[in-house]
Order: sequence, then structure tokens, then C-alpha cells
Amino acid sequence: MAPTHGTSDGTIRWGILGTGFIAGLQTSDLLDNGFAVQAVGSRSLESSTAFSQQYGVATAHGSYEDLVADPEVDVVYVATPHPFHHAHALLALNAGKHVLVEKPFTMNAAEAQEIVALAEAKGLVALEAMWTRFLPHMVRIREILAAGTLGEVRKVVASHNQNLPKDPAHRLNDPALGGGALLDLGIYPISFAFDVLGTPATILASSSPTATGVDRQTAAIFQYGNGQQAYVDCELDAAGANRAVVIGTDGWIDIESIWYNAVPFTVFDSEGNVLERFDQPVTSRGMQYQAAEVERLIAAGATSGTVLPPAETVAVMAAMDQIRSQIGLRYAADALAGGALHE
Ligand SMILES: NC(=O)C1=CN([C@@H]2O[C@H](COP(=O)(O)OP(=O)(O)OC[C@H]3O[C@@H](n4cnc5c(N)ncnc54)[C@H](OP(=O)(O)O)[C@@H]3O)[C@@H](O)[C@H]2O)C=CC1
Ligand SMILES: O=C1CO[C@H](CO)[C@@H](O)[C@@H]1O
Repeated sequence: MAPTHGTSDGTIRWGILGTGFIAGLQTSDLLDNGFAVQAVGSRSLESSTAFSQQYGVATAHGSYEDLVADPEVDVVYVATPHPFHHAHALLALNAGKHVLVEKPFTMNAAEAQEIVALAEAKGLVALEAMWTRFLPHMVRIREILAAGTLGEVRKVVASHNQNLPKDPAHRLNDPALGGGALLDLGIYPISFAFDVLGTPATILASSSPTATGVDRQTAAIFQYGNGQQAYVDCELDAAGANRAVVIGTDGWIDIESIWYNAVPFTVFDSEGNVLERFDQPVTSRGMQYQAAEVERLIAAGATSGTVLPPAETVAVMAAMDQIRSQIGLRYAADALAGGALHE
């Protein structure tokens, strides 16, 4: 039985853990779409106060511990760099709060499993903030695939290439902050491949490093038991078209750039005739849809939904563990997880 949360009128109150780039975007999307953002927590009271003033959030806490202990917070959005997701999610769950945890959910599958198990034991929601899954174009794509419009789906091809900051101390380049293309960018095409095709039977990966020792660009081929394949790739320091394609025996879906944002897509038959063009603008960036899923699960007293079940979050992390094992990319968290990665 899930713990009771929310005010007497059913309002679910959000607490924002961290005050960086994505914390601001998620908070804007929540507030612009009628969600209740109650509090923000930072390692520094100065930062949380500035954040609370910028967004009009009622309470500013000077520590993450104070945020998760706030009785007026029902769900905590974890928006710290990757290596801290595990500890911060556990902190919030142990304080009895539901969590929405930024992608990648954790550094590896062992950490992910620990969060999922604790949330399940406590009857709390722990959702990975893979916001793309919840966007309207992805909802429609799942409907089209389920209807069999593409015939037998044979292939997913998806890229995520960005030209990101070169500063070696930036979180994307720093191994101590979980830097590298795979965990930050590659997770989008990988999660999409899982969404369309499920868990692969085998993975073949290749990569090139940055000077700081994380992966600059990584590519992988997922092979499925029935012959299906996914080609996924990511890159930290060269921008690209960032399109995604799903190919079937009777047609294909072409998702426009940047495919993991709320963008249009077109469905073609195998002759190249247009069967459907989807172009539904969303308000804000679209991060409110994942928040709506959290609130829906809480209201239903459920800990697991069908769009991104916790087991799939763990499976995605396990696939990235496997890729990292093949390309020799290790982080400090792997040793703590009991040497889950074998080179
Ligand atoms: N869904 C999406 O589109 C995006 C998701 N992300 C994800 O969000 C997470 C955060 O990324 P982003 O917002 O870009 O990062 P930022 O560096 O902008 O912000 C991270 C915040 O985490 C807190 N923090 C806690 N410990 C540390 C530490 N040791 N070093 C630095 N910051 C720390 C800080 O908040 P404080 O000082 O207040 O404690 C900081 O402001 C990543 O895991 C990333 O994958 C990022 C960008 C886009
Ligand atoms: O999720 C993300 C989306 O793209 C950003 C770059 O523009 C990434 O850095 C980020 O982590």
C-alpha cells in the first residue's frame, strides 16, 4: 500500500534537489503547466534562495537533507550530476518521498536496482526522468507501432550528437562528475531502442576517448534474437542532425531534429508515400509530461507504469554497463557497485 501524499485537495507538492541548468528547465515546465513546486534544496542557501526568488518557489533549503525532510514536499526531483543520483534518490526515498531522477538514472545497473528495490519496498515512485518517453510524439509513435503500420519492425537508427563545452572541468568532460557522451547523450537513443525493440540479445560497441579519459564518441549495434537491429551513437564535441528512424517491412517513421525533443515526425509506406504527419506543438519544453506520469502513479497508488517501468530503467543501465565494459570506460561508482563491470 503506497504512503499517502499530497494536500487534502490532492495537490502533489514538488521539491527540486539541485539548482543547476536542468533544475531550472524542469521547474519552469512544472510552474507553467500548473504543477505545485513547493521547495528547492541546494548545497548552499544562497543558491536555493536565488532559485526560489527567480521561480517564485515558497521554501529555500540550504541542504538536500533539509529539502527531503520538508513535510510539505511529496516528490523530489533529483537534478544533480550523474554520480550523485544514487545517493540523492536514496536520501529522498528514505525520507518517505517519491522521486523523479534525472537521466542517466544512476552510474550503473547495480545502483539503479538498489533504488528500484527501495522504492518498491516503501511503496514509493522512483521514475527515471527520460522525459522523451512521455512526449506526445512518442506516445503516438508507440500507437503506430502497436497498430502494425510499419509491418515487421526491423531497425532503429538514432543519434545524439552535440557540441558541448570543452572545459575539462565541465561535468561532461570530468570523470569524477560522470562525464562522457554515453551516459549523458547516448542514453537517449539507447532508451529509444529499448522502447521500440526491447532488450537486445547482444551488443557490439566502439568508442573514442576525450583527453580527460571519458568517451568522446561512442557507437553501438544492438542485435535482437529475431534479427532486428538498432544502431545508436553519440558524440560530445560535434553537433549533428540528431534524427531518429524506425524502419519496418511496410514503411518507416522519420523523426525530425532534434528527435528526442517534442518535434514532428512523418510515417511513410514502403514506396515513400506519406501515411501520416504528426506535428503537435507542446507548451514549454515538454518536461511536464514526465511529472504528470509521476503524479498519475502516486494518485493510483502504483510504483510502476507501462511507459517506463523501473525494470526497464535497470535494463537500460545494464546495457550501458555492457557498452562501458566493451569500451573500457569505468567510473569510481563501479568499484562501489561490487565490480559490476568486467573488462
Ligand atoms: N533532461 C534533460 O534534457 C537534461 C538532463 N540533464 C541531467 O541533469 C543532471 C544535471 O545536469 P545539469 O543541470 O546540466 O548540471 P549543472 O551542473 O547545471 O547542475 C547540477 C547541480 O547539481 C548540484 N550539485 C551537487 N553536487 C554537485 C557537484 N559535486 N558538482 C556540481 N554540481 C553539484 C548543484 O546544485 P546546488 O549547487 O544547488 O547544490 C548544481 O547546480 C545530469 O545528470 C544530466 O544528465 C542535464 C541537462 C538536460
Ligand atoms: O539531456 C541532455 C540533453 O542535451 C543536453 C545538451 O544540449 C545534454 O547535455 C543533456 O544532458
